[in-house]
Amino acid sequence: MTPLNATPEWQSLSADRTAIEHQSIAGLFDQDPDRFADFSITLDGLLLDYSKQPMSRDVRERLLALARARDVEGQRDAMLTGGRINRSEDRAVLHTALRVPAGVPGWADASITEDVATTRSRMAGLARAIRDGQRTGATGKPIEHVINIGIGGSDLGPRLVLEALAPVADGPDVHFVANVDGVELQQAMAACDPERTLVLVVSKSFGTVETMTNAYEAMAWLRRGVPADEVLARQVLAITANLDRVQALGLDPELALPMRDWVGGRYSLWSAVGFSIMLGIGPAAFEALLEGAHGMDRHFAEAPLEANMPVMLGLVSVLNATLLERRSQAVVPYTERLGRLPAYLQQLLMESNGKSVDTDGKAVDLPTAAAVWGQTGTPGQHAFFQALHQGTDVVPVDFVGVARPVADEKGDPLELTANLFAQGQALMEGRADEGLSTMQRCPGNRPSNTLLLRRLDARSLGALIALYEHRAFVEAAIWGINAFDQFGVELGKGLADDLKPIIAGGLEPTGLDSSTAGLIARYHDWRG
Ligand SMILES: O=P(O)(O)OC[C@H]1O[C@H](O)[C@H](O)[C@@H](O)[C@@H]1O
Repeated sequence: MTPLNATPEWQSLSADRTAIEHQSIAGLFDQDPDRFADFSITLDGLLLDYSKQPMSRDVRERLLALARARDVEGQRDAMLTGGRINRSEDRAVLHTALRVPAGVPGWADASITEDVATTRSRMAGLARAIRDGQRTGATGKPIEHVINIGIGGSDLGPRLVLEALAPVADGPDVHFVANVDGVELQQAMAACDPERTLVLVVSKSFGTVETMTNAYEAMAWLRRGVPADEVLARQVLAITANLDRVQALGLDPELALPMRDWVGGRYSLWSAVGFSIMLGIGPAAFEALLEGAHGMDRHFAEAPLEANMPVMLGLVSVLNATLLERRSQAVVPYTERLGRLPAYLQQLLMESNGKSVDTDGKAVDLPTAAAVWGQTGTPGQHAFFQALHQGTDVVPVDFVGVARPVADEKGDPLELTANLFAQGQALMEGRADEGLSTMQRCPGNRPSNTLLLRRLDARSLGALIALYEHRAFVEAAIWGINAFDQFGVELGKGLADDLKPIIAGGLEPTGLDSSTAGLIARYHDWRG
């Protein structure tokens, strides 16, 4: 693949970098009263307004030319039709196949569609039986609690969705346990009656140490609390792509819900990994989540580039992160229901695209994924917005707002929405009135996108998440990197394994740097 900065399309943008950086965004609105209409895209109940970006029509044309030169469409089609685009692991990338509605032909081949349908109907059958009390715990009591043990992609997606849709959750309550520090697990066990609890052990690899450690602990708790031999078979469900390891945990692989190797962990909430979602909100609402995502997939596959929401969101990101070298981006959802979105997007965007070599293994000479961070508005306004308005770094913001909540909720939508819209306006316009001191002035000309959902329901949430998945894809296609591996994560895991015997005290700390050795010594000292 040609390095990005060797392409004429990139060089043309790069030559105008300073002009683009200093382009007055407000000035673009003055020149074009219809800018909002031209620089926004609506799909069903989801609106992307990217008009508050330093992007004239000409710059947009040049970014679209870049997308064509990088063959974003060809790369997209290769993904959708099951090409082995994850080259470093020689795998297809088919999370989109997981959300093709039953009976609708997908892009992938028939055996995959059939496999997806089989697992989905097994999940739905089991979820219904549990939700209506026919499938009980080992002592005949109905399942009222679920403990979902998983981490990273086996945790964040289901957690995000169930927090967002909590007002319509009518199934067993779901507790999420990710960290190995024991805190979440203790809290979950304290809140649940073991005889009425189903434990989900969710791990694509079934080898992740945090998940396995917590699973052993939860299984011991079940054995202690449930006087029945069948307890593990009835009340622990493995969800994994590695059925061979299920037996090693003492569980029956026949009962497990399968995942496939063509689903990346951070793209897996649509698979059996989303079983906790199905238990919480029911199979019909889970289906609506998939439908919303599928609608976005179709749009991504079919809409012309200039009207294609994920493509434009990806191009905005490349403009900010790579051309203008804005190395962080904030995500600010204006509802507590989406409070998990920044954490979810940290994994999706940073684990996918935090790479510095291309698909040929050569160094990428331009910056790739920016750091993603954020928290909900309005609380974030009272924390970090000062730096957004007056700090030395320009941090592009994605505002996410909701016109109607997931269910009738109290609160003050007028106050919330006024703040949401005012922040984007303030970042763009700044403040330099006569008589203000330099300390009081805000430079303005700071970019933001606004994503507005008509309603926070399963369908639009599915579309929103799929939109960001495809944004990651578009960025990676332009940068020329593989968004679907994550070898960097392995390094720390390996070193942790090496340190364990030293910290446990059996092995001499030879050959360690003085910081690591010093930390271990102080830890021993303070732990007593
Ligand atoms: O689902 P698992 O195999 O347990 O993996 C859980 C998570 O851990 C890994 O370290 C990866 O970086 C993530 O992509 C993955 O989602």
